[in-house]
Amino acid sequence: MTELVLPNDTNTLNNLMGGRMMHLMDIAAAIAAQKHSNRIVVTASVDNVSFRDPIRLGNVVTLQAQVTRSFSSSMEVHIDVWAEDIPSGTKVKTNEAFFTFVAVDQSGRPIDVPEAVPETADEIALYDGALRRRQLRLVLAGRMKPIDATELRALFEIA
Ligand SMILES: CC(=O)SCCNC(=O)CCNC(=O)[C@H](O)C(C)(C)COP(=O)(O)OP(=O)(O)OC[C@H]1O[C@@H](n2cnc3c(N)ncnc32)[C@H](O)[C@@H]1OP(=O)(O)O
Repeated sequence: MTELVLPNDTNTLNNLMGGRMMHLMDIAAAIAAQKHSNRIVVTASVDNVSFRDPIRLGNVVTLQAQVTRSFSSSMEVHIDVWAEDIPSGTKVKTNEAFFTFVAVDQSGRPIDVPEAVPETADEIALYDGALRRRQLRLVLAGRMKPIDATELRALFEIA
């Protein structure tokens, strides 16, 4: 997804507002989840979003989102954001995050989604880490007991 940063999107320093950025990320990531599942999807959670570099007025923002792994009804989506200054030709990665979407039926009830099959080495690395990240976010959301987060515990070699 590509967007041009216009005056209405910026703060008084002429940088893209963080909330506007997150709005764009939510939409790009939701489209990826929707395409994967062919369902209506809702945002269930957003992992740490950091703002490395400001995105300037007039920059072209490119958002690239892909489903890394699906579980039952939920999908983890990884998203990269780049800011491009057209006259100078510079393009820098400014943001990265993981979103979780849940596919729902017309009544808003979670519904199963197809498996995501990784192909490239990068996709396999993201797929392999997804279970650990899922456990971390479910523990943080109070939806999983730390004792049950086996993948996460293995990372810290907690017996
Ligand atoms: C694109 C948008 O902006 S949509 C608007 C913003 N989002 C919303 O309004 C969503 C509001 N929330 C909801 O509707 C519900 O909480 C739902 C659909 C996300 C989950 O409903 P629940 O009744 O809790 O369903 P349930 O317990 O069966 O969980 C369903 C899935 O959601 C996942 N889930 C629920 N909460 C979280 C969370 N905080 N983080 C990650 N995953 C979560 C569960 O792990 C489960 O995944 P799985 O089926 O792959 O194992």
